[in-house]
Order: sequence, then structure tokens, then C-alpha cells
Amino acid sequence: MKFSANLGFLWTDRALPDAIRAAKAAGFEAVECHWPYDHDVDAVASALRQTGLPMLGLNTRRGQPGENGLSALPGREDEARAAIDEALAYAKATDTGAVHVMAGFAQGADAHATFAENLRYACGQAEGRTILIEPLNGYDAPGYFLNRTTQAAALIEEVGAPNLRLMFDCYHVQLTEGDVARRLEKLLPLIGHIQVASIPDRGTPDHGELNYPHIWQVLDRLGWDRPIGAEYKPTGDTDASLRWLSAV
Ligand SMILES: O=C(O)C(=O)[C@H](O)CO
Ligand SMILES: [Mg+2]
Repeated sequence: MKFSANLGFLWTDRALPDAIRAAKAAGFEAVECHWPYDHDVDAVASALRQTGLPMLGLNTRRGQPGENGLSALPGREDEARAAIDEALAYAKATDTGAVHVMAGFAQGADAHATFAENLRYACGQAEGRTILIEPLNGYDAPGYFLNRTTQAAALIEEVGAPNLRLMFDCYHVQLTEGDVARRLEKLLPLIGHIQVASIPDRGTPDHGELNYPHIWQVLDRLGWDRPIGAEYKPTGDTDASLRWLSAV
């Protein structure tokens, strides 16, 4: 198994370029992040070149304080597309492979239509990059527009863009829908990235209610050979949290 360090939760005590170097030193084969926009893009690109680590993904901005994405918000299309453009520009400058377009807190048919239209825009502007959508669970993100893989799969089919894919975060899927191994198998053609953390505490993927040694076997059997996103919240020092990595 190859793993990507999600620097939205790991080594957050350091500037992003230093966190990239820490991930390399710790043996990760890739990195990913949440919202890198406060970090100088040239310094981030330089750290990625120096370490040879690819940046797998980054997120569109969340919007105003308390918001969690703009792309499903009717009437906010200009801001949503500006956020998509900003994310794609940062991705281009850092050779990042995917942009996670965040939907936001919204419900209903207008939100669905707005999200689908903004996703079409993002996919059309992506210049070969992958556009990801990610269902979030209702405990961490109550009222978020996208919360089930079934909903995401229907959107991907409706939009019909070959570069629109599902970010399958096992933490969220287990909390909302369960049946993780079967969903991985069934949704594999639509999956652009996989993330892991323990459930329910969102810690290292070596405890809790999901049996990750079984998930590694399933992913091996399915031929998944891309880095898996370690998107967990270490209790304390990140380096001290990494024992699980050597046990996989
Ligand atoms: O929350 C998550 O699981 C994510 O992966 C988003 O990118 C950040 O909210
Ligand atoms: Mg995630």
C-alpha cells in the first residue's frame, strides 16, 4: 500500500513546504492538502520538486466564515467559479493532480442544479486534472449538500464529464452508509481518490469500527495501486502517530 500525507491534518504546526519535507522524511509517497492559499505557491512547488512528492489534491475555498464550500449555493455562482479558478491555478502552479470542489451547506433541487452546473464548469476548465466531489458525514458537516456515495455517483453520471470523480473517504462513508468494502468494489470505476481514518474518532487507521487490514486486502484484490490519503487527526505530534504506517 502507498500512502499520501494529508497536510490539512498532519504537521499542521509547520508551514506547508516544511510539512511536505516532513512527509517525505516519514516515508509517504505523496501529499495532499485542504486549503493551501495562505502558503506561497512557489515555495510549495519548490518543496514538491525538492522532495519528488506529488501533490494529489487540494480543495476549493470554503467561502465566508462558517461556510464549507460554494458550488451548490444558488446565487453564489460567481464566487464559486472564482474559487474553482483559484484552485485550478494553484493546482497548475504546483502540478497538483486533482481539485476537490466543495459543495457547501445547501439542500434541494436548486442546490443540485447549481452544483451540477458548477461541476461542469470546473471539469471544462481543468486542463486534464481530475475534479473530485466528496460526500461528508452529518456529524462533522451537518447540512452539507453531498453526504452519500449514491448521490455522488448519480451526479457524476448526470454531469457526464470523464474527469469528474468520487473522493471516497472511508471515514465519512462508514459513518453515513457503512458497507465500505462492497461500496469500494461497486464504485471503483468512479473513484478518483481514497482517504482513510479510524471511525468514529478520525484517528490513525489502525483501530476503531472499520477493520483496515481487511480494507487493504480488498484494495489489493481490486488492483488499487495509487497512494491512499491518510486524512486523520493525530493525537499530539504527527511523527509520533506514524507507527501504523510501518504495520501496513
Ligand atoms: O473533510 C474531509 O474529509 C475532506 O477530505 C475535505 O477535503 C476537507 O473538508
Ligand atoms: Mg476526506
